[in-house]
Amino acid sequence: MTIIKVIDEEEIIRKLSTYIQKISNDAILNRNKFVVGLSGGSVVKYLCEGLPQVETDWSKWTLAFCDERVVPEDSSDSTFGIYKKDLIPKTELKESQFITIKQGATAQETAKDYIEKLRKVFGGDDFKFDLLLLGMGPDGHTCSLFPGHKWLEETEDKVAAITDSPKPPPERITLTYPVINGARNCILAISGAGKSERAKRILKDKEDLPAGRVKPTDGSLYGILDEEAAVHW
Ligand SMILES: O=C1O[C@H](COP(=O)(O)O)[C@@H](O)[C@H](O)[C@H]1O
Repeated sequence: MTIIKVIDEEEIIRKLSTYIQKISNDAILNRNKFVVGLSGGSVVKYLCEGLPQVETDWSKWTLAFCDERVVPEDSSDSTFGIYKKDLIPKTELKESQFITIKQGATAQETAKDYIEKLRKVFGGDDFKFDLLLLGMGPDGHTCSLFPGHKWLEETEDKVAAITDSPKPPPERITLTYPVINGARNCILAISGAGKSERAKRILKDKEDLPAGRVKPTDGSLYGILDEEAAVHW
């Protein structure tokens, strides 16, 4: 894992955008497309501010979600809803480039439908993302994979239906580790004093918490932390 320590959130945004530009342009050069997984939470802000500065061929991008809340698209809890409002108008991206979840369905139906959509994106069952942009919650969760949940051990299902998320809203879908760790690149972006203790326990002391299980088998892993999050190092 490559750890990059920066000063503050502004620098996280700049560093993240630099990596995204390089990784997207390499993917487009080598495979003529770029498939990225987006997260919710603080990552939304980083991307809505940073991506408009990225120089890339936006038409080659497909944007899916590392996790998504099973709520209507116009709910303030919908991750896609925020990207739709705060990112799409600032770039050349079209709504049709986002792989969004089915509306008005149960978490289980949503997960099944999302798997089908990803099959179409990847042309089969090997869901190999070029890049996953990940956050980490103060409890060490990443995507919607929470400490102690059975889905941490999942080896078959590629997308999990969560109905008891400890962080609201309770119903979500999330990629599982077989997909996360099959990605070509993963970036964990972590900021703020509230995450510093878990960040140290996971990234330095290697404690077994969800964000610490992000270990791409053949890919690269980067951790970008601001000074507050990295204060214990
Ligand atoms: O609920 C979620 O939380 C995590 C972490 O969010 P953050 O605001 O603490 O960065 C996020 O990565 C995930 O996508 C989201 O659904």
